Amino acid sequence: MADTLALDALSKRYGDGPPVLSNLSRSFEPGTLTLLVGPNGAGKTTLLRLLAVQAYPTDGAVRYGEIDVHDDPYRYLQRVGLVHAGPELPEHLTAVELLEWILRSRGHWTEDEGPARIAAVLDRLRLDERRANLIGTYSSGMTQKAQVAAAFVAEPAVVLMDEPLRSLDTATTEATVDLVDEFVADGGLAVVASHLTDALRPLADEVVRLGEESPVSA
Ligand SMILES: Nc1ncnc2c1ncn2[C@@H]1O[C@H](COP(=O)(O)OP(=O)(O)OP(=O)(O)O)[C@@H](O)[C@H]1O
Repeated sequence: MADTLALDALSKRYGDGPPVLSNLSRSFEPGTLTLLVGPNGAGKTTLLRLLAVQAYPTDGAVRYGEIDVHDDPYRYLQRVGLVHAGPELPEHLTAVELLEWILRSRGHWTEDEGPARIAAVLDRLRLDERRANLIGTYSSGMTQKAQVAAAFVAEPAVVLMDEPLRSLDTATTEATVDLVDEFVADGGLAVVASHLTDALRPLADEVVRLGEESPVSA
């Protein structure tokens, strides 16, 4: 079961630049999907990177239950699945090896069930037999399928996804939306930034619009 993820007066600026996020307070609840929208440069990726402990706040904090995620990231990140903004996967692994590594590093690997679990998520996301090839040889859509599979394979409590539908074909877009829908219905907490909102908006419990004077929910 997920805990609440909360922003406590969160602010972020890069160097001497203007604030990207200013004094943002809100919470994301288990069993909900929050869609982050806004124009280019509004701060969607910045907020997701803060939630994923890939960036540090200038002020304020992100809490997962009682944990300040930037002070104590390990237990939190064990429960988080990520789809990054860019292709940040290790190019020298195959998709199958990447998923095995994630399962092992999170204590979810068993010789009996691990391979079937990997096959099931890759089948579902329609990554074909090239799942056994190096990620460095993948097309952008295949890389994205591997990213989505990596986010979900270890039964996360929280998924943070930056443009998860980018480069996906129609069938895989539908498969990904179904996966997210099931995840949230099972009590997962999802925060998703997307310009391709048509497919995801029906799942959204909240839409947070960044890049305006004060963020509003719709
Ligand atoms: N590492 C960085 N150093 C300096 N400025 C940055 C850095 N990363 C982001 N920014 C700036 O922060 C602002 C928000 O960028 P961010 O990538 O969070 O926006 P976004 O809403 O995700 O945009 P897009 O829709 O284009 O992906 C932009 O003005 C950007 O130039």
